[in-house]
Amino acid sequence: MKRPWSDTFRVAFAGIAYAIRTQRNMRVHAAMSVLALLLGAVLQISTSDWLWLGLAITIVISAELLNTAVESVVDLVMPKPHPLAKVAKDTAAGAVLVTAVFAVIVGVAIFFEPGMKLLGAILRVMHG
Ligand SMILES: Nc1ncnc2c1ncn2[C@@H]1O[C@H](COP(=O)(O)OP(=O)(O)OP(=O)(O)O)[C@@H](O)[C@H]1O
Repeated sequence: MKRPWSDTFRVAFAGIAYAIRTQRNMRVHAAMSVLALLLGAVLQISTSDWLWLGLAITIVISAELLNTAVESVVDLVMPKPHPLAKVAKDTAAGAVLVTAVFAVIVGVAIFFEPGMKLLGAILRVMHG
């Protein structure tokens, strides 16, 4: 018998919850994502900027989830040190790094100009 849809979502959310609970990097990425979303709302970024931001957040979180999956499988099948276990974990970590660099570039491209304008406006108000 096929699993009901509710089960599919339940296990997927359980995986996301596990990663947030156990992976410090995942919590950092999640916090940065929430911050970027709030900043996007405050600065009223354009629709295309929302799409770039959404893409950046999606690939970083997905990479981190896959990294957690790779780490878990490696620990399951090869708890002892092994060169291939190292390759698997290091390349998975590399994937997260690549996506995080992309996210930083997207963040700077979207927020630098409006962020500077907002800062200027705040400073002008503070100094009369
Ligand atoms: N079984 C293993 N054999 C060889 N090297 C390993 C093995 N397990 C871990 N390593 C090395 O240690 C590094 C850290 O591994 P670890 O399992 O602590 O992952 P991590 O990247 O620190 O993730 P976490 O966020 O869970 O701390 C790996 O990137 C790899 O270089």
